[in-house]
Amino acid sequence: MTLLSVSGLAKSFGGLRAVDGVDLAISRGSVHSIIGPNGAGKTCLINMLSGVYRPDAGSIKLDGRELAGEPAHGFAAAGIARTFQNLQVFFNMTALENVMTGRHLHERCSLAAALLRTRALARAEAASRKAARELLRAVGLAGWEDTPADAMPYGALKRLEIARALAAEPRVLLLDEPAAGLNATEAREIDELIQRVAAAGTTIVLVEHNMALVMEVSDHVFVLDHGRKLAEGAPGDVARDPRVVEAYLGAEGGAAAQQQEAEHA
Ligand SMILES: Nc1ncnc2c1ncn2[C@@H]1O[C@H](COP(=O)(O)OP(=O)(O)OP(=O)(O)O)[C@@H](O)[C@H]1O
Repeated sequence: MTLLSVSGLAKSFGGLRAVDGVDLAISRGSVHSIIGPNGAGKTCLINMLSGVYRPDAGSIKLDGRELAGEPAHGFAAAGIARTFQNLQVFFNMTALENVMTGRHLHERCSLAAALLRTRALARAEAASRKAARELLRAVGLAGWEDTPADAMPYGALKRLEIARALAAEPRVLLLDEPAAGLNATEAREIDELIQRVAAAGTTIVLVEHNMALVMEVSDHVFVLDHGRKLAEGAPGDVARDPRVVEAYLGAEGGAAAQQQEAEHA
């Protein structure tokens, strides 16, 4: 059943049509990947799906509710969280504090309670701390709680960003190149993490250049080229599509994807 439904989505910058009439039907609990060459419009699309960019045209419905035109906090409140291609962690905070910032949507605390530092506030903070610890463990960062973010290696920061986004308890998690800059072992860890998050019921929209990762985790792959749909379907079908091989994967990438598929057959 479709959870996130997009139709006719478009965004231009000057004369450039970065996203040009995109339709998406993203099923509840699925991993829906968006791939395409550099400059295809993937990040622009994610920016519209998270309210960072306002679309020029089109509709973005989450469970039937129209979100297009709402600000980013409206998308967040509706249940769409995201990570960024360039890390957006707070480097002057610890890992735990970073994750706690992601929980603010779920914290109910009046200004009076905050000023008076009531017991209710203390309870809310303790609950938030506990949930953040559990999330750090879930993304493989147990033991890093009190480490300042600026002392963490890049691979750990990528997972920290995912933990912070998950702290908002989103219905849809948008991941913009979660494996960028990671080595093969770290990329496999992200692969397993994505599969665990999806298995727990969070719908995932993944933008990623690492084709091995995309082929492994995706239920559905959408190929964007020059802002438009080039192809979409099951990972194996997309990897075999000659238009995709030519525009994006290249002969080498197509062969790798097909080998991957054969190994999992
Ligand atoms: N804020 C902006 N102002 C002007 N042009 C933009 C803006 N954002 C994106 N673009 C342009 O829109 C096009 C699509 O960019 P986008 O970053 O979405 O591509 P992409 O598919 O994510 O590429 P990559 O894989 O390299 O990250 C590019 O030509 C880019 O220069």
